Order: sequence, then structure tokens, then C-alpha cells
Amino acid sequence: MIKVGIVGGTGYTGVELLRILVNHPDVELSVITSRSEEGMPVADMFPNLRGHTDLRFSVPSADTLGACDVVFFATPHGVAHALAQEVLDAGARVIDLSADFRLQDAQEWEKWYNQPHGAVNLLPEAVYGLPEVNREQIRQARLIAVPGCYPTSVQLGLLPLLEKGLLPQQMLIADCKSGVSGAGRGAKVGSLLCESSESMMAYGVAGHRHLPEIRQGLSRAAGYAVDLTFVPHLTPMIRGIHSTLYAQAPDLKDDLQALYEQRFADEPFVDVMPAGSHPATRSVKGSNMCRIAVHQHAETGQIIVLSVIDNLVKGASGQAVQNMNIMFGLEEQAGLRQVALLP
Ligand SMILES: NC(=O)C1=CN([C@@H]2O[C@H](COP(=O)(O)OP(=O)(O)OC[C@H]3O[C@@H](n4cnc5c(N)ncnc54)[C@H](OP(=O)(O)O)[C@@H]3O)[C@@H](O)[C@H]2O)C=CC1
Ligand SMILES: CC(=O)N[C@@H](CCC(=O)OP(=O)(O)O)C(=O)O
Repeated sequence: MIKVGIVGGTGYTGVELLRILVNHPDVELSVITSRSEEGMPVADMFPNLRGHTDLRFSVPSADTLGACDVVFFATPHGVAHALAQEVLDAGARVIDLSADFRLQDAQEWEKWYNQPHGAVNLLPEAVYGLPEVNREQIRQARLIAVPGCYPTSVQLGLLPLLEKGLLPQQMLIADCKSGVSGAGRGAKVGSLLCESSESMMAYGVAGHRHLPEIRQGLSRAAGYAVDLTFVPHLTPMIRGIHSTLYAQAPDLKDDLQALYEQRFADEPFVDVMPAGSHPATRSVKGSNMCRIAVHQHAETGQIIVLSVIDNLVKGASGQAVQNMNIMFGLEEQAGLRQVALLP
């Protein structure tokens, strides 16, 4: 059994990791941390876990975490910078759900996250944990940077076009909608029911911190510097990301449906829908699946890709477990076979 530790067990991604891992056939949960809830039984805070774990929250310590085989960081930015080296030195592997190791350029990270980068020395070995792109590097990795939620849905939706060099050097548009759980479990006025229900709004139009991450991933896939317009929106749902992606390819001769089906044919967590489909976020709610539909306007040639994920699963904790499965040579779908909840 793989001994697992989780730093930050009281946030939404932490409890989502627990929901997945208590049913994982190869995992023994060993440590779950919270500084504010030290000593409290995990199942007292999260009654959905009653009967599944007897663990209590403990304070993070390099000794207990280092004794695990793998440690997940489900913490705000900067926490993994401070602790990852000690945990790695003790022999555990690290899977970080925050953005601490996602950008390869430390100065770029400091600009977008508005704080000093606390672990520049670890950047060369950090692997960007998007299995559909980096599966071989993930197998060998000690340190994984789990992609952000918006970047996961946007990259999976555009990769087939960019990898094939089908898009001329031009602006792409990613028009993305997120559920409110994407803002985390911490109390914020914008997350209140009265503020977020029956209403919808764009935010971060001038620049969102997922923009450099998306640009980095798309540029790697294309082999040239890709730019895009990225506009996130907050929508009145709890879970889910819906990305509508716009691209132009005037000289395109390829059958786009076939291109997407072939690109993801061997991917257990990407479902290319039949031509003409409109995937709904509820078709992936609670599951690790990304569903994609590709459309092309018959008259204008405009390409429109629709990509949906659950922000807490494929956009965070599910993808983190998928990475763990690959790192430890387990079946990639182990613990991740949840079918989406309908309605
Ligand atoms: N919500 C989402 O959809 C997604 C979130 N993410 C990322 O995942 C990470 C976790 O997000 P989320 O689950 O929303 O929770 P929060 O960002 O609210 O993190 C809360 C957890 O981190 C712990 N924590 C906070 N500060 C520290 C510290 N200095 N040292 C140790 N532990 C600390 C808290 O426990 P305590 O203070 O009691 O110790 C708590 O358990 C974030 O980086 C977020 O950006 C990524 C993709 C999607
Ligand atoms: C709806 C909402 O607020 N979403 C968050 C993104 C989710 C997230 O936590 O992303 P990181 O892991 O990169 O921090 C936001 O826009 O900041």
C-alpha cells in the first residue's frame, strides 16, 4: 500500500482528495494536516467521510510527512515552496495542487503571484502534471505541479490543433466559466449565496494568473510563442468549468472530428463527443473526465471547441491522483472510476 499524506485537509481540494483516496485500492491514508483544526477527527468536519477514515487532523511536520510515500499539497500558493524540499529530502514524493511549481520561469511566477518564489532550486525537476502531454516524465518524477483548473480545460481543448501546427500564428480566444467552488472554501463575500447565485460575471479580464500557465503549455505544444485572450467568468453553479475556445485556421483541410478522436483515442479521461455535441458541465460533475466537442462553422470556417471538466476533479484532486497512479506504476484509472452525478 502507498502511504499518503495530505497538507491542507480542510479546503475543497483537500476533502476532494480524501473522497477519492478513501476508495483507492492501493492507498493507505496516513497523515492529514490542518493547523487550525489540530486534533479534530476528519469525519467530524466532513460527515461524508464517516465510516471511511479514523484520522484526525494534525499540524504539518516534516517528520510525519517525510515518512509517507507521497505527499499532496492542497494549500495556498507559497506553502509547498516552504515545505517541499524537506519532504523530498526525507524520501517522499510530492504532488502539489497549488501553482507553486507550474511556471518554469520564476520571475514570471513572481510577477503573477506577487510574492518571491521560494524554491527556485526545485524548478528544474518539477514536472507539469498534465498526463495527456507529459505521461513519460510523470512516471520518473519526484515533484509534480498539478495544472490549474482553467488551464486543464483550455489546453486539452486546443492541443490537437496546436500539436499538428494547424493554427497560424494568431490570437486564440478562451471564454471560460467556472463554478464557485473554484474560489476555494475560505469565506469571501463573492462566494456568498446572495452574491453568486442568479448572476454571472467576468473577472480578471486585464490579466488572470492562469494566463501565463496556459500560454506556457500551448507554446510548448505548438513550438512557437502562442498568445491568447483568456476571460474567466464566475457562474451560479458549485462545480464545473465550461471553456468555449475560438480559433481560425483558414487553410485547414483536416477532418477535425477525426483529428480529435485520434489524438485522445488512448486517453482514459478525455472523451471526444460525437460531431455536433454540446457537452454540459453536469456530464462530468464528480468525475475525472474532460468532455470535448469540436465544431467548425460551414461558412466562416471558425473553429469552436467546447471543453468541460469538474474543477475539483480533473481540474485539481482527480488529476492529482491520476498523477500519483502514473508515478507509482498503478492502473491509471485506479480510484477514479466515478461516473458523473445526474442531475
Ligand atoms: N478550488 C479549486 O477548484 C482549485 C484549487 N486549486 C488550488 O489548490 C490549492 C488548495 O485550494 P483549496 O482547496 O481551495 O483550499 P485553500 O486554498 O483554502 O487551502 C486551505 C488549506 O490549506 C491549509 N493551509 C493554509 N495555509 C497553510 C500553511 N501556511 N501551511 C500549511 N497548511 C496551510 C489550510 O489549513 P490550516 O490553515 O488549518 O492549516 C487548509 O486546509 C490552492 O493552491 C488552490 O489555488 C487548484 C485547482 C482548482
Ligand atoms: C472561480 C475562481 O475563483 N477560480 C479561481 C481559479 C481556481 C484556482 O484555485 O486556481 P489555482 O490553483 O491556480 O489557484 C480563480 O480564478 O482564482
